[in-house]
Amino acid sequence: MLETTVAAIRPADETAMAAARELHGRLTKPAGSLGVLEELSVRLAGLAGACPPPLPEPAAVAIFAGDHGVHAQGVSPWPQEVTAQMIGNFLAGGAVVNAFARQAGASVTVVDVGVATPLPAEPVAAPTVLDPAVPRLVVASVRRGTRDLAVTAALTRDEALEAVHTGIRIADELIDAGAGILLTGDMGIGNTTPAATLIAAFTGADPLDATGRGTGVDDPTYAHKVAVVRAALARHNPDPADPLGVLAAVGGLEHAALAGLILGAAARRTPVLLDGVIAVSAALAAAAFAPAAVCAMVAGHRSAEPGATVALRHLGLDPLIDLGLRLGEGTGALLALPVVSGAVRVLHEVATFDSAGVAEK
Ligand SMILES: O=C(O)c1ccc[n+]([C@@H]2O[C@H](COP(=O)([O-])O)[C@@H](O)[C@H]2O)c1
Ligand SMILES: Cc1cc2nc[nH]c2cc1C
Repeated sequence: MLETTVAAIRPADETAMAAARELHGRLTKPAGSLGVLEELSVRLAGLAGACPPPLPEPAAVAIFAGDHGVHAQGVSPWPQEVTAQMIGNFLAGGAVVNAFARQAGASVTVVDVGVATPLPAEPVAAPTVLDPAVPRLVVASVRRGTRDLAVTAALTRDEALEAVHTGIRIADELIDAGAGILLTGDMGIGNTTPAATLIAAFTGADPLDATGRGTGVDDPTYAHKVAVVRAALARHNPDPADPLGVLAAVGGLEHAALAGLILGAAARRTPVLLDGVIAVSAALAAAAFAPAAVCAMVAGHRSAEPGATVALRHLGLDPLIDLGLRLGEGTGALLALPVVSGAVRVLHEVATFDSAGVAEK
């Protein structure tokens, strides 16, 4: 499934991009006056192979949740049970992601790809896949948390592949149900440590530049976290040309599933709005599998985690908003969604100088 998905990912359609640029020149506004929205709409035309590209709606957030053996190294101040407890909160509609999803009219799908402790909720039979009012739980657990990447490979290649396949499957399911844009979400206590390690592995950045404070560690814990990332890279020596090997050695199940979601969206020429540092670390893996997958990626926001900026630079993506967020769950992507919608809506609805009878300069 991974191979066929990667084979289906095509570069952007230059003809549609040229048509979008040309249309922008005729719309009733000074050329370039919509700033980055103009190039964004051109990229989305290239992805869709059509001008204008379809409006990015309805929107669907997929939150992949997993736990991490490296939690045992003391890299997060939070207990591991919070991952499962927050799934309960997502399904009850009480998390920040739910508030932002209600505001955006987006559906929320929570996917357990490897939570370690028992879930507080049974899978919900939502009336439809894309019901914005009812969060949905999908159980696709590969194992109850990864192994400790400071000691051994976090996952086997088969386990990492299973999670990637789950991400592709969820992308297909959401797009089949009508989603016009996918948003990445994640939940996993300890998951900023594998994210930092993935970013260092794929970009070659020093662990000090790739590692952040996650949920908020103090100075000694931060220094220890950087040392854990550095030691993991030395132990596993991951090869960036082998993304599945990198995900298995130093990744997490939600990172692998997010890479699959991104690849699945790209194969279906559907935009995927990236959230924070976990999403962009997964995006590096997706780009290593299929460089053209970057055409489907829109960077929602700049996470406060420094590794996010390192990863975005490597991908050549500029984030749409920069609000100092470091929550995850898909919250930054949801706040950026109206910007993406606005960029596309302009190509659908704005009059041309000709049609509106407005004089050109
Ligand atoms: O999205 C981000 O950039 C982000 C930055 C810092 C923390 N998080 C969230 O916080 C959790 C991981 O933090 P930590 O300190 O336990 O590694 C996990 O549930 C992430 O969704 C998310
Ligand atoms: C409370 C809490 C909520 C979260 N949402 C995403 N990561 C999180 C981590 C914690 C600790």
